[in-house]
This record gives sequence, C-alpha cells and structure tokens, in this order.
Amino acid sequence: EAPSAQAAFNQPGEKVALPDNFAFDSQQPQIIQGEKFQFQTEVSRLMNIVINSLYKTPEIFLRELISNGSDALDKIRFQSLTDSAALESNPNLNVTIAVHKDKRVITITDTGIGMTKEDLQKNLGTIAKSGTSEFLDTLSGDKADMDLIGKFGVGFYSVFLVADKVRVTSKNNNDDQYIWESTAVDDFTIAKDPAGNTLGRGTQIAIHLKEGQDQYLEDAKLQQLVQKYSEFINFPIYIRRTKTKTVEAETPKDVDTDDSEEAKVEDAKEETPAAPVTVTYQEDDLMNSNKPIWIRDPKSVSETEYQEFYSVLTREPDAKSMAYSHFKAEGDVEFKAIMYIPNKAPKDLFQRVDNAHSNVKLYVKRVFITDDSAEFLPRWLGFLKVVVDAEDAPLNVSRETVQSNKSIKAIHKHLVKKMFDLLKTLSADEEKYAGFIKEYGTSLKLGALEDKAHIKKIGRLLRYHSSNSDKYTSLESYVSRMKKGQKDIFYFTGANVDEIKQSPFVESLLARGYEVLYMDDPIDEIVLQHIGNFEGKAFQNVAKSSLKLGDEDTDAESEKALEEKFLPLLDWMHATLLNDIEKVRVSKRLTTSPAALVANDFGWTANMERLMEGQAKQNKDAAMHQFMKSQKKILEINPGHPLIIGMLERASKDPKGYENDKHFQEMAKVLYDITLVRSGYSLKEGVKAFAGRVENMLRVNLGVDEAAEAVFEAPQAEERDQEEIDAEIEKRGDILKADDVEPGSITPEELNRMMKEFTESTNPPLAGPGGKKVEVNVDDIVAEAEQELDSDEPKEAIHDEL
Ligand SMILES: Nc1ncnc2c1ncn2[C@@H]1O[C@H](COP(=O)(O)OP(=O)(O)OP(=O)(O)O)[C@@H](O)[C@H]1O
Repeated sequence: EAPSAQAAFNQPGEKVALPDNFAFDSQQPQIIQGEKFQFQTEVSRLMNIVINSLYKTPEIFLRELISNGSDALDKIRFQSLTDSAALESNPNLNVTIAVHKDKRVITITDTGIGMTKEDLQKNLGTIAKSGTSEFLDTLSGDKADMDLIGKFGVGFYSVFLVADKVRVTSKNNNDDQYIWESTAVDDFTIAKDPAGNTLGRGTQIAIHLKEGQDQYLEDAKLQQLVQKYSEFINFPIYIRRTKTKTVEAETPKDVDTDDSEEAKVEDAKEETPAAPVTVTYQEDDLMNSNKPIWIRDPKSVSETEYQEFYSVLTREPDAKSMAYSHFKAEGDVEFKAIMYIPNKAPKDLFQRVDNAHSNVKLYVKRVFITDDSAEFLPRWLGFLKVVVDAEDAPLNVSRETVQSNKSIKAIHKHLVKKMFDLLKTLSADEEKYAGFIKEYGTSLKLGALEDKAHIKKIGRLLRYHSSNSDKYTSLESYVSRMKKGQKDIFYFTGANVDEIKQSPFVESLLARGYEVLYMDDPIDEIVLQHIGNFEGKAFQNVAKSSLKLGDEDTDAESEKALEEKFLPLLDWMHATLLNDIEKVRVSKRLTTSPAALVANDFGWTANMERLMEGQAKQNKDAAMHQFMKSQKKILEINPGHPLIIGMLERASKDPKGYENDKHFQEMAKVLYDITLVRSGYSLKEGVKAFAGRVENMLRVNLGVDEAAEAVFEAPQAEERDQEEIDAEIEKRGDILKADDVEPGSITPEELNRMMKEFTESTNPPLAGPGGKKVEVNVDDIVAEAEQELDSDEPKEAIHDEL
C-alpha cells in the first residue's frame, strides 16, 4: 500500500526530502557535460508531428508524465513483491509536482523504478513500438491525425510541447544516478550526476518552459490539470507548495535550527520575543483520492466518474464507453472488475486479433501485475477494456502460468459470463444495441467461428439487415415472423444491402411475402455454416439450388409439363453454354428477371467466390480453390418472362438450330453474361468479349454488316529534319552569354550540350495521354535554366531538371 498523504508532509521549517536537482536558467542552455547521443530518426519525426499536431492541447504533457510516473511506481511495487529490498532505497511511493516560478521550471518527481544509464539512452532516445515508422508515414498533420497520434501514445516526447529544455534525473536500484538532457534538437546528453544519489530512487523531470507557456506556473491552473490527470492514478500525487504559517514565539527557535534554504523565518519583531512570527515552509498537497474506483461500491460511483476512469484507462482523453459493468465475483475466485465496451472499435481491432492484447489490466490486491496477457478473454473479445483486481491470483503471471492457473481460468470464465450479461442488457435498448452491432458485429461473428462453447448465446446476440424493416433483426424475431409452411431461415449474401435488394434471387421471395435476411459481411455465410441452425430452423441461402419455399406447387405433373414445354429451349441453351454451366432448368424462384445462376449446395455462391478470391491472392495455387472455382452453376430461366418465351418460340421452330444459328448462340451467351453479373459473379471471359457480343447484336438490330470494319485514317506525325533541330539549338545557345555565368558554375557550352541532348530526346515528340503530342515550351525551360545559373545548385541537378 502507498503511504498515507500525511507521511510525506513536512512540518513548518522542516527540510523537504525531495531534491530540486536542476539548475536551469535561461542563461545556461546546457548544464551538463556528458556523452552526446542522436535521437533515433523516428523519435525526431514523432517529436515534430507531436509538436505540430498537438500544439493546441499542450497540457497533455502533464497527463503523459504523470502516467509515466505511475507506471514506474507500478513497476517498483511489483518488483518489491518478490524482492523485499527493492523499496529500501525509498519506501515512499508517490509523484510530486513542484513549480519554481523564478526559474520558469516545473519538476515532476516520482519514486518509481527509475532508469539506469542504458534505460535513459534507450527509452528516451528510441521508440520500441514496432511499426512506428509505417505509422508515422501515414500521418499528414491534419485533424484526424490528432486522434491517431493520441491513440498511438505520444508519451514522454509530448513534454516538448511546453518545454525548450528538459532534464531527466533518474536513479535505478541497479545503477548510479544519471542525468539526461535535451533541447529536442537532434541530440541529447547523458552524464553521471555530479551531485551523487539525491533521489534515493525514481525519476525527476525538470521542464524549462518555452516562451508563452507560463500558465503552467500558475498554481490554480496547475492544480486543476494535475487533479484532472491524477484522479484515477493509484498513487498519491502531490503538488508542492510554499506556505506561510504564524507560530507562537517559542516555536521560531525550533525552526531556526533548521538549515534548509526554503524554510526561512521572518521574525517580524525580533526585539519582542512574545509576539507570533510567520514561517515559510513547503508542504505537499494531495491531489487525488488515491482509492481505486473499482474497489468502491458501484452505488457510490457516478456515470461521469466511470467515463472519466475509462478515458484514463485507455489513455485517450476523449474516449467514451457505450456500456460498462462493474461487478464483484465470489466463489471459486474472488475479484472486482470493471468491464467497458468502447464507443468505437479500434481501427486495428482485427489486425490485433492474432497478437497478445492489453485489454485486461490485472491487479492483485491493488498491485498492478500485468496488462499484457491474452488469456483473460477469448480473442474475439479483444475489443473490451477491463480492469480486474483479484484477491488470490498468482503474482508472477506470465503467459505460461496464465494457461495453467486455476484462478486465472476462473477469472476468464467469469469475465465471459459477465460480458454476455452486459450484452443481454444492452440488447434491450434497440438503438444502443444497433450501435454495438455496427462496431462489433464482426467480432461477434468471429466469436461464432472460434468459440464453440458459446455459439448458441452468440447466435442470439447477432443482428442482421432484413427485408422486414430498415432496422436490424435478431434471428429470434425473424423466426417469430416466419410464414406458414416455411421451414428455413432465408438469407442472401452480397457486398451491400442495396445490391442484395436488387438480386434476382431475392425478388421472388419478396414478391411472395417471405422475409429475407440481407447479409453484407463477407464472413456471414461461413458464420451461418458454423451456427448450423437457430432453434431447429436451418439457414437457406436463396442463391442455392436447394431452395424450398414451402409453398411450391407440389403438382409434379404440371412441373413436368413445364419442363417438357421448355425442353427445346433448355436443350438449345445447354448445348450453347456447355462449357459454362452444369445444366439449365425452369425456375420457380424468378419473377421479373429472365434468368438466374444458382450454385449447387456444395458450390460457392457469388459472395463466397469473392471472399475466397481475396484469400486465394495469398495462396494462388490452392488446389481446393481451383476446384471450387471450376464448379459449374445451374442456369434457371424464368418461364413467365417474355424474353424467355420469345427464345422458346425460336428454339421450337428449329430444334437443331443451335448448331448453326450464330445469332441465337450470341443471344444465349449475352443472356448468360448479364445473368452472371446480376447474380453477383464476375464475367468469365472479361468485358471485351461481352462488349463484342452486345455490339454484334446492335449491328444485327440495325441491319449493319457484321463483318464490316471501321474506316479510319490516322495522320502520321512527321519527323523533323536535322537542320531544323540544329537551328533551334543554336538559337537557344545565343541566349547564354559568357558574362551571365558565375565563375565555376555551368558554362554556356555545357548548357548547350544539355539542351541538345534534351531536344533530341523529345524528338519524336513526347507522347502524352491518348498519344497526343505534348507541347514543350523550350523558352520556359531556358528561362528556368537561366535562373538556376544564379543558384549554387550542382550542374547535375540542373541537367536532371531539364
Ligand atoms: N518516470 C519514468 N520512470 C521510469 N521510466 C520512465 C519514466 N518515464 C518514461 N520512462 C521509460 O521511458 C519509456 C518511454 O516513455 P514514453 O512515455 O515515451 O512511452 P510509453 O510510456 O512506453 O508509452 P505511452 O506513453 O505511449 O503509452 C517508458 O516505456 C519507460 O520505460
């Protein structure tokens, strides 16, 4: 436990333990002489971006430094669990902030783990986070970047928002006290502290404020910010203040014995021993309540406090949570926890799925243990933010122990259960829950894929777009609306709801009054295969050949008659499209479209094909992929469509016509092509072949000769003759007089040579878009070259530019 606030107070006149270990002043830019180090390139870039994008909120430096101090305190406290000597160097655990107005310096001192010389060099000179360089590349400095950079965690370097000089003094138990110092320009210096070990243990950051940042020297402003940023820090955070106190006459004698500089006695009336005197002393005022929010009674915590704690937990000042649960688990394991669902899913949620994520912060009896364990929650719940404070979890949690430890397993179980409870409650509020589905619907579906034990529960929590209304529907309410005789849950998959609505597969079901679920998430189809059924109702993709509506005309006779009636056309079509389709049949599912392509039960629908195509990019020759892709589809024709009836008439007149009726063949292929596209597949032979067929049909329609070619004459660009080129070069050369040229720079002869090279390289003329001649204004180029002659630029550069 951290010491009480009282323990760190000094009495009037008593010397304060905290060293003011800095000597900044504006006349003394660099105070330490030591080893110089360059910042890693990424650090310099990050500092620039931080300063340029966050300059409007410079105060965040305090948040970052206080939380770094708190992290350092967590580390030493954790170490002390296994090493009882760790705290001997300084038993106090706290952060103290002090202002030195005359010097325009603020110091932030923690008694945390401290840094060795090597730590200083590494931690405050490089960035360990992988992908930093790539991340920095994506930033351009606009408003959206501020969010990104906030999430990335600007950390220590944010100090340069307010500082022109920073001095970090640090003492780790394993090294001497070292000083790190920088003005944020390219490099930093590290030196052994000549003052020796003044800190005992910990880190003091002395910040010399830039011009214009004097607000942080004001007590009220500083207090407001420190309180804001330290409210949920689990160590005492103090502001050191200089105070005065009036004491009785005898007391000054005691105070006088104190030799501290800060404690001065202002003896108002030296001659009159009986009169009271005013003493100046320093006192540390506690800024935070220092009681973790999760151990408080939920009834005593306000909504605002939960949200504020959430933003501290995520280290995102504006972050909000859409729902949370604060609970206590008892029984096989005892712990208290707060679980949050963030308002917005992190952008990299699914990239993180495979990596350990830090979404659970584990404390044991208020001592922070780890936030780097993937085992407390299943991967698909990676979006939650949780604080767990256990009574009896092992202190040395590592990835290995997490997997085998009973209490950790029990925590895992409780957390998952509580999460389901939370979602159940949230789902009662339709609007809020729609927000959840929008952000985390895909997470739930991943859960259905990898968490077999909870698949039924997840099934109840899923929501889909539907033809019933614009709102999401649950499977449960779909089932409650199913029609008489309907056995299956109908769904269709596509890239988006608009596309799905226009699909020929959906039209007939809607026309008959059935409800269809619109699945627009690429993984929906696979998820439904995993879920299998909902309350005994199977899922039926309406693009599959096996679709049964339940109200079909069961009269086999009339079905047979229809097949027979259309037989000539079916034969024609099949013979023509032999290479593309498995068979042609008369459809019972179509209303307004002439035809549709359906996948057989084991074949891929258009959606699945697209999905697999994406995956196959990484695994091009997967035999399974090739096999599935080559599966032929069934072409269904609409017996009520005039186009089909017209084609039937033609086929009936000439049953063998498909062998030599070229126009019919083309028509059948065009019908197949447009059906492919309308059914969501891509054109098998590409757009050119399709366009060629359509063009031919237009020719036939207009009675234009099908074989006739376009007549055109392309005037050929003429070559220039050499004389013309030479004359031009000469003319340009005249412009350059020897007098214009600075000694040592480019000579007219050289420029002429370059010009000659250039002119020749553009002859024949440069081809622009569409093969057009590009107008090159040689005058402009020469004018530019003339200007360049005045500059110090090397000749090569001018040449390149030419
Ligand atoms: N007060 C401190 N005491 C001990 N170590 C510190 C202190 N401040 C910073 N460090 C060390 O320097 C490292 C870099 O700090 P910085 O604030 O830049 O990033 P971070 O804290 O790791 O991440 P972020 O702030 O982005 O969440 C820290 O990880 C820590 O090891």
